[in-house]
Amino acid sequence: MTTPLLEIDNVTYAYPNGPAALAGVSVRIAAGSKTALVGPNGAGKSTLLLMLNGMLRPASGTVRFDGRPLAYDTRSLRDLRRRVGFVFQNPDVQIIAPTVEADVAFGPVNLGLPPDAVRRAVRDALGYVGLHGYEKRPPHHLSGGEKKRVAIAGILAMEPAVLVFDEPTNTLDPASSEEVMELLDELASGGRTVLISTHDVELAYRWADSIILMERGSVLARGPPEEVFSDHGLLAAARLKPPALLDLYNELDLRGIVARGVPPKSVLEFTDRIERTLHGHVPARDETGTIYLCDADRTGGDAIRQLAEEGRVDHVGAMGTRAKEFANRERILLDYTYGVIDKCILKALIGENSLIITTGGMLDHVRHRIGEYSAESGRALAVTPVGEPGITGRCRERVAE
Ligand SMILES: Nc1ncnc2c1ncn2[C@@H]1O[C@H](COP(=O)(O)OP(=O)(O)OP(=O)(O)O)[C@@H](O)[C@H]1O
Repeated sequence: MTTPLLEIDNVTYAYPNGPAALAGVSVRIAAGSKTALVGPNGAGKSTLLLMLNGMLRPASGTVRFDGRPLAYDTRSLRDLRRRVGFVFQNPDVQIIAPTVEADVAFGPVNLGLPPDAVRRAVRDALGYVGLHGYEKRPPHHLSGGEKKRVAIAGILAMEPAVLVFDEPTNTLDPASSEEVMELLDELASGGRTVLISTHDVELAYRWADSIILMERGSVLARGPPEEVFSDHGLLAAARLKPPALLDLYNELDLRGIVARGVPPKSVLEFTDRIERTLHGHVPARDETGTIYLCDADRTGGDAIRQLAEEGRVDHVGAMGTRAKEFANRERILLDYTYGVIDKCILKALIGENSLIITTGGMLDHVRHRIGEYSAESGRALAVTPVGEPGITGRCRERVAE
């Protein structure tokens, strides 16, 4: 590993009148990584995360940020917290102001930014989490998912390099959880370092590129998810179950039923692996479906309704909050609200057409992901832009031949 951005070196900690919450923990976090701290209740995950921005101070051992040991005077802590943002498990702990706008502005105002810069920071952060239009609303009347987004916006407004999320999906419904995880992905792909704590192994397996497995205040293992989660002994010691997809893959691998390789992380990767095993290669199909792509910021609902009326679209998915708001406004029924790209690729592979509605940089992300899949699998998938000026639904754009 190159020089870690965050380093915890042999840290111990005990709460007053409590047993050891951290019993000599050493952990290194690389810049730009997506790390999940995984472990059962009481393993010490939150305690470890609270060390990272100085909210707790180790009884012994050292925490370093960017190569320097943390200092715990007020000024140093303020500087640190600007660079290492912390999103609490329960947003009610974090939200303090009477309106969404005032709450998100709290950090930038405290940093002493001039009013113009505060306004810009609030607008950008709310836009990022898809809460434009919520500025004047009282946060305590929002849904759990919306409150979580307000809390995230409040941290984003300070533009930290590291984002720490304690149990980011706790209490959220499955769709809201996936949306928050997609947001975390977006933040990581923008170059931020993201750490989460969770006991959801399925989520950690899919999302993280590095796992730190904890139990009783100690680190049991660290490494790539497919390695850590393939060790049943370790998981049992941490009172966890392996992720279903990986467990199934490992069982098929042991029986020699599926071609070896890096374990799959999604249904799409798994089905491809099985096809390769069955046929020796990914079979070419005469007819693949089309994936239509629509920019919700530049398209009216009519173009989409036209596609549906002409029977050209079998499934519709939306990525990102702005796109979902657009679909809601235009009364477009959504089949997919998360994992949208992979689901549409799976449908295209069996000859069905889908439409992905999204906005901004996500449009390029969709083209890139589908192009990448086409190149890897050798199956050319067509992406057809919809509704952009001068482009009709029939104008095809080949992303890979
Ligand atoms: N404020 C506190 N006061 C006293 N003991 C605490 C406090 N917070 C945590 N502990 C104890 O410290 C240990 C580690 O707790 P921690 O919250 O870090 O675990 P965790 O892995 O985050 O658990 P969970 O998944 O339940 O959030 C536990 O034994 C817990 O009871």
